[in-house]
Amino acid sequence: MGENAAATGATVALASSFMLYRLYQSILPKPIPGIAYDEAAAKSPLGDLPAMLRQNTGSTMDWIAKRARQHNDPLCQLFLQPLSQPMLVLSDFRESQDILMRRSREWDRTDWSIEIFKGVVPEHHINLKLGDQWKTQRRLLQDLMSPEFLNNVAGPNIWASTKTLLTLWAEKARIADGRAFSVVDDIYYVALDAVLAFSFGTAFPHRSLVPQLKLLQDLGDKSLEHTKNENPQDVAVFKEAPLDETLQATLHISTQVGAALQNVSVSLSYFMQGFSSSNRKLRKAREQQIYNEIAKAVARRQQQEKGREAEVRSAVDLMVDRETWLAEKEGRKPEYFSPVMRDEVMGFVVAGHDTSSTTLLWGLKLLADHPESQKKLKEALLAGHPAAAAEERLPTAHEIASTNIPYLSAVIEEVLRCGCTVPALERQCNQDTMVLGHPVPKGTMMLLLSTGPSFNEPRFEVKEELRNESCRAAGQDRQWDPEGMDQFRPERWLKEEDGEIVFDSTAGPTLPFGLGLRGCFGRRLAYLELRIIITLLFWSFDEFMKCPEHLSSYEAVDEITHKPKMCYVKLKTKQTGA
Ligand code: HEM
Repeated sequence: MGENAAATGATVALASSFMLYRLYQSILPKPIPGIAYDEAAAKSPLGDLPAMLRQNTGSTMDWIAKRARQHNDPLCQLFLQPLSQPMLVLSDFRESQDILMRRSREWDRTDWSIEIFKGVVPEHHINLKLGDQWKTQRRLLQDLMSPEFLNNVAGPNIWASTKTLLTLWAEKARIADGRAFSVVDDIYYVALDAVLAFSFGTAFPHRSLVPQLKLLQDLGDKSLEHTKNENPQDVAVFKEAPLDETLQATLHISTQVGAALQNVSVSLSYFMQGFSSSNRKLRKAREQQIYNEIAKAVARRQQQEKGREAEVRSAVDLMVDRETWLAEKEGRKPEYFSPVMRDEVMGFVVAGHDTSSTTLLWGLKLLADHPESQKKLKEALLAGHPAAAAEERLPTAHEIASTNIPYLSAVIEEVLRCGCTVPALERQCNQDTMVLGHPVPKGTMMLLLSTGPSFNEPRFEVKEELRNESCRAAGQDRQWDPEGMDQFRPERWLKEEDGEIVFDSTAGPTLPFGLGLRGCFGRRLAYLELRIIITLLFWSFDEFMKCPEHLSSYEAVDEITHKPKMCYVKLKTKQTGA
């Protein structure tokens, strides 16, 4: 009896240990065979997460790119979500280009990115997989990238907003008296003011830069404060005017996304954010603002139908027109105040300022740290706008948009390549497929890096037969000279043609806007914003000088975009025509 009991006990213990072992095995990451991964991570139910949390300096994307580099393979896998499929990381421009351009029916937006953006703009088309609904929502926006809208509405508003920035910075530089000052907020404000004016019309009552300028002009030298830790000998810190709640509410979206990205679970982060009364208040404020602006646009349209004179059309006016037209075509009533309309408007405002502001911040840092490139840029601008130079005035928005200045285009492209506002594109496969010769199961998510090997480090050698058929059929693509790939050199985008220096947009690998059907919708607007703001800044100030090292870090933080943690400028101010 005693022996039997002991034997039964041992069997139960063995069976329990076996069950526990099986249970433990079942919660361990399941690597996709043949694709590189971290052995230690595969032995922990939390996969790569502990290492990521330990080593992450604020930018998850930087950590992922570093990890991919350590694997020294164009394709590796990470285990970032417990109990989920691994995430692939692809570091090869040619294969990425093929997936984005030629395999977009197979590789679409990821559930992960949808979870992120659903928390802030749930009905925006960025959250849809390709299909009829995605097409319908894109149609609502179709007039917003027309040359007419860009040149007559967006351009002049970007110009006007930048003009305020020039005055503000001239004043700040005078008071700073040779010291550097942070421009992160000012750059977000200049783009925000512009996008609000061309989205809602110039009558939109709130601006973010104007109150800053007014405060500075009212207080003069007293606008300096040193409540922060920076050394007053190096840095001038200015008092800031509070922003209207509707503006705060728009800027807050980026902070919300950043918090979700830094959390182990995106949905948990949004759930927690839902308990914050200030979050709820800001969300309500932005929804109310959009509702009001749509209502005004509907009223303007009705006036126009009654034969009164049409105003210059804002983005919301054009969307209301498009919704009216779509409703007529589909035999339904227009739904001007639907959640789709609300989130498409919100998405346009957010995308219209966040991405280009981040790119500009990288641009200011890179150009200040490369005085030779800055000098050439200034010379090219002066030579490109002889009338404005002779008349000692700023080039107009129209002149800037319509003048081909190869060096300016090259600077913009190089800022996009080196700044890396969006360091990776994300895709998820909706069927079993192959990547670089490896079988990949349906539902796998993949990050396609736009930094690292191929882009600013020598590319990996990949056997041609491992590539996808469509990639092989497209043939070899251009690559950068490995010498100095990691350096900021706008000249790489220039070539000689018939004795003239011209800009070559296909000079080498770059993916700042993604590609294919899911590529950036606002690319043309982004180029226009960058063109106008960079031209006016480098036209107006003598020099953006190099800042001391401790103010020049290139560390980044991930919010909607990959933002520099700091951006200071030190200005020489003799202004030309501002
Ligand atoms: C320098 C500025 C910008 C950069 C670097 C940028 C970059 C990107 C990137 C990398 C993507 C993902 C592409 C892909 O997955 O293949 C994207 C998507 C998108 N961008 Fe931009 N963008 C910029 C400006 C803008 C602007 C000004 C707008 C509109 C006002 C805009 C609207 C969008 C939209 C709606 C999508 C999602 C498209 C979809 O999922 O169907 N972007 N952008």
